[in-house]
Amino acid sequence: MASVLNLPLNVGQIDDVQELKKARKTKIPIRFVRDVAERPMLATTPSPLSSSIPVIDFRKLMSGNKEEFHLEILKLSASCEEWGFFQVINHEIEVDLLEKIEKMGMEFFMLPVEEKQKYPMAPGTVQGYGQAFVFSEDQKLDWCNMFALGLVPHSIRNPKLWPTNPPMFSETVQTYSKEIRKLCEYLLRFIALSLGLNANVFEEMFRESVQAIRMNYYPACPRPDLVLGLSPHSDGSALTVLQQGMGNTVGLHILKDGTWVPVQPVENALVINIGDTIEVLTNGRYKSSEHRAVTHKEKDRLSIVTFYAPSYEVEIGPIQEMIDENHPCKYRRYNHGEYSKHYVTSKLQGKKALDFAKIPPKKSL
Ligand SMILES: O=C(O)CCC(=O)C(=O)O
Ligand SMILES: [Fe+2]
Repeated sequence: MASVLNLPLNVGQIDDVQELKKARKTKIPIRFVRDVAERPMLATTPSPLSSSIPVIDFRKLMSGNKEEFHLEILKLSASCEEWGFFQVINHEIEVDLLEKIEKMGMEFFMLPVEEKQKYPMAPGTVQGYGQAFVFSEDQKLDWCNMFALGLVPHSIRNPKLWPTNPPMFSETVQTYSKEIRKLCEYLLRFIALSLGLNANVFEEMFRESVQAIRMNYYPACPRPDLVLGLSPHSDGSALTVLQQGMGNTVGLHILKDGTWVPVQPVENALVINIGDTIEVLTNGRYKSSEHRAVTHKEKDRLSIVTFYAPSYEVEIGPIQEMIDENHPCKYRRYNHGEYSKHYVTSKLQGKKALDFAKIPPKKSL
């Protein structure tokens, strides 16, 4: 796929981090070494906040018990307002399937680099194997190998990037993605209800939602204090579903009230986060939180991430019900396809991408 930027990009040399690990060099190439202010402060003791990341019980949302449902909806609403993140348990996706996609992801990343490079992510694009969001040769790199595929609508698929090896990889991605799509549809209904809106509001607005999958592989790094696995960012999606490898170390950090909070993996849970699109639609009531990934000195980590977003044709802007005297409109209206293009052609830089949509607050006289 050609770069959406339509410019020749000089991204310089992008070392494959798994190959760097194999070479067992203790010195980290300078392009991966972060400026002091960006380096992760890796706590040696667990953060007291890490246990407080909300856990939503999907079974309670699906149950016919009104009281249980109501309490869980309130919890969902508080999670989206205060964290922009929650972990969902009892999500009805078979554990076997979660294990299978993880196995496929691991097998893929364990292939020889020449095999993985048969599916190259061209500079300035976001599908295939490589590193996304790199646009210049002086940009710092993440300690991560990515493999990403567009799934829905069919028109965003690039069949040349669908691996034939491991043999069951592509089939598993399909099965997994159908299940995750159902979960996203349900969650958006519950999110709508938690805002006092009609359950179908997002589904109707989004038309045929765009769905993509990205697997991030973070090899162990001899100096996790100097590098980042994934630069701080918020997601451009409506919703993101993140599966952390079973038994993996803590790698995901969420920025909450100015502090990076590590997300302790909960067995068989999926991590959900609000993307920029829901932030805009709710006029900022539900926020897309900035997050990042860090690496570990001895252990590799895999994450499997699904991005779910409106169709590119859809016009986005705060929903009328979210605007009133006390909540003036904070975002302009725009075409989601344009935002998506803007997002994938900018380097990951906290919540900067969302400036695209922000209406500057009126200066008081
Ligand atoms: O690997 C992680 O935990 C974070 C991944 C992520 O934020 C992303 O792929 O957008
Ligand atoms: Fe993310």
